[in-house]
Amino acid sequence: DTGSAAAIPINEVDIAYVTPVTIGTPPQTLMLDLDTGSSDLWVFSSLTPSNQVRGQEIYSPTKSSTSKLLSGHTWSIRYGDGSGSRGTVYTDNFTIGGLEVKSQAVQAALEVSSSFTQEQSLDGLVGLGFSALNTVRPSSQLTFFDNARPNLDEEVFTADLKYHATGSYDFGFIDSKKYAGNITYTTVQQSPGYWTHSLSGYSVGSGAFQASQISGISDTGTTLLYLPTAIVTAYYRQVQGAQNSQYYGGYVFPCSSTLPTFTFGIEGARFTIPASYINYTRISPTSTTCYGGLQSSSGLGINIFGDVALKAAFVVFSGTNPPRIGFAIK
Ligand SMILES: CC(C)(C)S(=O)(=O)N[C@@H](Cc1ccccc1)C(=O)N[C@@H](Cc1c[nH]c[nH+]1)C(=O)N[C@@H](CC1CCCCC1)C(O)(O)C(F)(F)C(=O)NCCN1CCOCC1
Repeated sequence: DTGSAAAIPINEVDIAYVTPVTIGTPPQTLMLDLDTGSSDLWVFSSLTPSNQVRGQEIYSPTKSSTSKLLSGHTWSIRYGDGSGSRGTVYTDNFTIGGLEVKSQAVQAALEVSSSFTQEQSLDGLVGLGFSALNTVRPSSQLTFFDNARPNLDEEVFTADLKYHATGSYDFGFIDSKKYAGNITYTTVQQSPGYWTHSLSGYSVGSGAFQASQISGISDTGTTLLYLPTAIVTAYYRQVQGAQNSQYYGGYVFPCSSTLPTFTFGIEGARFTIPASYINYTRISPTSTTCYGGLQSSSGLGINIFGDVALKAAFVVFSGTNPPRIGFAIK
């Protein structure tokens, strides 16, 4: 089997991407954020208190003839940005882009934090990390990818995220029309459950490539690129008027500044992030100060290769043994 679905930016600065999925019988369509940085599939539901729902689509298990309560099971998750949710668990038919998994664990929210309530374009998440990170107890559940794997033509899914445009997620095949040249693979350490791998180095603008192993996670659910402070300061040293603002919690600069590109290495291959991707957003709609798409990871305890980096490539998440991640120019 295979599947292919759109990855649609939810706002004008690509803060996140959502993908249409269907749950249940008859199918209920929700827009979910496919997130390789977590492994819970959870949705706004008919069980979510109405004062916590503001425009999101909800999953109603009672309206689905194929839903089954996974009795006695609960879940609770906290994300890096402090947001979180918790609830109960059903199994039901679940499809992404024509690829169906019967009796997928669908985690129905009984409570969501305020930042989820405020994000009306996001109806929940599809965790595509390793199933070890799933928070359902007493027995953890498998991700959509782990459930689909035995039936996939190829044990892969790919991410083709785009800058200010709709991209795609494919399951079970690698679409050669979506990239140029070769795919460069590197090994993934799947503990503790992220797509963890190393960059082979970096360069700023036309500067020399600095070879160094930089370990981090490729995370479609994180907006920006978070790297070690030394690299980030080297980058913003090239930006007129840049400063690391305590107030804004990161590097800001005059929106009119010229930004250099940023290149990262995967093994012997090189991927260049255009300056426009790093000129992330104005700090407020009328401000002339802009917030960078490259920020320091020092507060996170882990380097995160988020959407700012991933949208500069065609990325293959390979569930082979050992797992691998591949990058190609597009
Ligand atoms: C633009 C920005 C200022 C950087 S943002 O913070 O607003 N962007 C958020 C994403 C977002 C999109 C839309 C609306 C609101 C928030 C962002 O990038 N947050 C990141 C990481 C972060 C930390 N600090 C600063 N940023 C995050 O938490 N990403 C998680 C998915 C998010 C959660 C909020 C909703 C959108 C999806 C994540 O799953 O990718 C994660 F890996 F970071 C994470 O937290 N994974 C949870 C891992 N646990 C480990 C223990 O077992 C359970 C799972």
